Amino acid sequence: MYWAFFGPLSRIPGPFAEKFISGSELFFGTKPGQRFKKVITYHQKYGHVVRIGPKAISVSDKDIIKQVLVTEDFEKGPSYTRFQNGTSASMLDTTDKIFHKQRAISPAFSIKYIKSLEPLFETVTDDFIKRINREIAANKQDTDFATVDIWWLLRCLAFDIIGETSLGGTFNMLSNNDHIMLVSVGKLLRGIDFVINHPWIAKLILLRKVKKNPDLVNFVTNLIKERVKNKQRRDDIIQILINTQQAPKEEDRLSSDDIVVETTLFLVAGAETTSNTIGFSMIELCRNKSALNRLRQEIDAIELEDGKQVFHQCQLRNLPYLNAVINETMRLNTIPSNGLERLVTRDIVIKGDIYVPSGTTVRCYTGIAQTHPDYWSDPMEFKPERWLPNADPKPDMGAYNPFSAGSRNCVGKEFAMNEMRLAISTIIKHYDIEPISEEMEVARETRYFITLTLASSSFKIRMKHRNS
Ligand code: HEM
Repeated sequence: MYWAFFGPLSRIPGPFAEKFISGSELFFGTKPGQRFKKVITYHQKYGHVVRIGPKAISVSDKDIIKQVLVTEDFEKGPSYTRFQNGTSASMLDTTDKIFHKQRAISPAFSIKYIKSLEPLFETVTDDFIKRINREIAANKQDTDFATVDIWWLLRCLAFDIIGETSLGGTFNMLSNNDHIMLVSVGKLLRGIDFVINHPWIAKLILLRKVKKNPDLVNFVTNLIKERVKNKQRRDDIIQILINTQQAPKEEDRLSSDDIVVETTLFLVAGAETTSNTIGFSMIELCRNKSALNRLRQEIDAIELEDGKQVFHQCQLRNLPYLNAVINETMRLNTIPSNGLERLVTRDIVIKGDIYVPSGTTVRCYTGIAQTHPDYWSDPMEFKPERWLPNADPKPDMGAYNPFSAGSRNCVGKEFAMNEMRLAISTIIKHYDIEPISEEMEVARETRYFITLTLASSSFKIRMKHRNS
């Protein structure tokens, strides 16, 4: 009662029920994966700073987001600890700054190391082309166009890339269409979402953290055992983690449990985040034919190396329109759409006169800032041109944080950008794509299960080989 009516947050506007229970609207039927939509409506009603719990606020003002994520660089909020489904915390879900700094995993994400993974990316992208070709051959209609579920194929691509680069070998999702890891990660993400968004139900059923997924744990544990037993070495990310076991300092060594936790994290943080963003770029390009044509012109102007089907990263890295399409896709389709949670650990004042006491959790709704008319003209329109070097006005980078900001920003950014450039350029170079009107309608329904996704988990387009 004190916190609801008299506490220091009582001046901050917000829905009445949320003064008492965070997420109280979920009692009244907000469907799983849709809490973020509710919070967006709160911001539309109450402005950039909204109270969303007895000791919780949500912010969409770019200066406050910067203050919380970068200047104060507050630790991650308590929701992240509910991700922890192993015996130890991982780099993603730890709230402990010292532990986070000491993680020996950073070399796996250095630009130099990611560059060395290029041949592995290429092998899997070749499989991606083969799979699309098989789909087209099997479903071809009179016009040479075939209906292809690109959302699903991109998921297979992303899982196989993580398998190949991080976990000792592809999961062969592109050839077999099935792997226990994909199902397990899907369950894990939905479990985490439930525990985070229904803390009161989770408490009632004594489910404080999402349960360990035995399939995931067994898969990775066996992989590590095999590597260590057979003294096999492979130039991939799990090898970097296994190598830490020989580190001179004890605190730099990762136990087998730690490695299981960190590698599971790659699947949670690295697969659907990237595949869904590429999927959203396909949706945006299907909606915006002129952008599709302009991108095609740019891609067509570069030559594939003789005998190769995919481009080298160095050919793609600086393509202005390709990067603009990716940036604009991420601006409109925010993967962390439920906001980035931080715990205020010392009293602060935001926006000059709003007092926020230590102990408050702050959700930085970067997705709202990325589409707010205060910062963007035609904020809901897909306009890659706003990212081109000669754009006027220049994009407001303070209001654009698709990979977060501060010390806990995304370590996989370079990895993700490489994968997105490669997949999009490959599709555009080799195939004609066309929208299917019913699918464009279905694609409007989104959900958030730790990653923004489509409610249908599927998006079909018409594809045909450009040579046909
Ligand atoms: C388009 C694709 C991606 C997007 C939009 C994305 C977004 C994000 C965001 C917003 C965060 C920060 C969360 C926070 O501040 O609370 C994050 C953290 C992280 N991401 Fe990504 N990510 C992507 C791809 C990847 C990939 C491919 C990997 C790994 C292979 C990865 C690994 C991680 C890890 C390990 C963290 C935790 C970093 C830390 O806490 O220090 N991400 N990501």
